[in-house]
Amino acid sequence: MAGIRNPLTMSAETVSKYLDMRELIDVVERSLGDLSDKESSGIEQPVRTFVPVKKYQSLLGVMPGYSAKDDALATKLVSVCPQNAGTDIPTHLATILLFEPSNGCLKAIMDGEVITTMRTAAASAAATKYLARDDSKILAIIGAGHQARSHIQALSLLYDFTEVRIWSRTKATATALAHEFGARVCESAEEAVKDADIICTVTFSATPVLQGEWVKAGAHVNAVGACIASSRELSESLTRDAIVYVDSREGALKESGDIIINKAEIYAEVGEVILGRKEAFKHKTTVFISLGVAIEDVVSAKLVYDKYVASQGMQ
Ligand SMILES: NC(=O)C1=CN([C@@H]2O[C@H](COP(=O)(O)OP(=O)(O)OC[C@H]3O[C@@H](n4cnc5c(N)ncnc54)[C@H](O)[C@@H]3O)[C@@H](O)[C@H]2O)C=CC1
Ligand SMILES: O=C(O)C1=NCCCC1
Repeated sequence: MAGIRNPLTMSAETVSKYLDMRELIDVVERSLGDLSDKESSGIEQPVRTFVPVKKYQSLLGVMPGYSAKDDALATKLVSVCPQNAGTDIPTHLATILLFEPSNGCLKAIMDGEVITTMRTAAASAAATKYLARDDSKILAIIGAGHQARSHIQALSLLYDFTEVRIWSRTKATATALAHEFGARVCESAEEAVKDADIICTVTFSATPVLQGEWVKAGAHVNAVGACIASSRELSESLTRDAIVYVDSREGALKESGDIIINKAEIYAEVGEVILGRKEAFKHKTTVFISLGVAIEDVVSAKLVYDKYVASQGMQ
């Protein structure tokens, strides 16, 4: 059997070949539903561990998970190094180890950067599909890094935007990204989100970049960038006045500054909405707080591996 003693090594280039954003949105959507129904899906996913490396203001994250439905077992190792910004090294570096659940053998060592970038946008797109108005026309992106790009790509598959706006604290990166998509660069975050239907915050900021007063009633916000308890991207007024959804309640109560510092009330996991167990409130102001969950990586890695093996005519 492939990979029992000799795991496949899959580079970012190889992984990219087998990832399609449309397919990923469906796969990640299903995994978020399964996560909210652990009893029948058999998902095992402890809250991840982050090791802080204070000397370099960086983190090493360990994210293991198992999906019984997919019979997929994997762990992601992810380095978060904000100080790499502006260098040739990305701020997020990740590797995914995929195991054969029946015997514990390592099947593949995969680049995890492409999967992280794409599956996070796929999760936001899945949440947006349920929580934003179907006639959404204006997309605003706060931040202009990897996640900004993948979020524009994913959401543009679902909506026919008449305008995409970008604001980032570094105008040059916002301008370069805007050029790729024919988007408009804004002078302030407030200008970018005015009357926007869908807003994504995808920054490293530790303090709010989005104020509730700027957000149109009925808009949907994907808050993606604040993934540790001491950071937040959203003002208290926004999390107080909007209906707040998360990917994992357990994770959010431990890791989300937007929940913990703002003392925000979680209405539901987005998976509960996907399963039809909680309401979507498409016409009210909604916020999806995405922290990133291991199961998104597990199912994405399995998808890539299975497609690769099939393409090679391997067992
Ligand atoms: N929820 C999830 O599943 C995931 C979340 N993330 C988080 O998303 C955020 C963006 O990640 P990437 O796009 O990969 O990073 P990146 O390094 O490619 O881009 C970061 C962006 O944030 C901006 N930024 C940095 N510090 C800022 C500050 N203090 N205030 C305002 N803007 C600031 C930068 O100018 C840049 O536009 C990070 O916080 C990252 O940890 C990343 C992966 C998964
Ligand atoms: O889910 C992930 O992957 C990450 N989330 C928060 C920041 C590090 C990567």
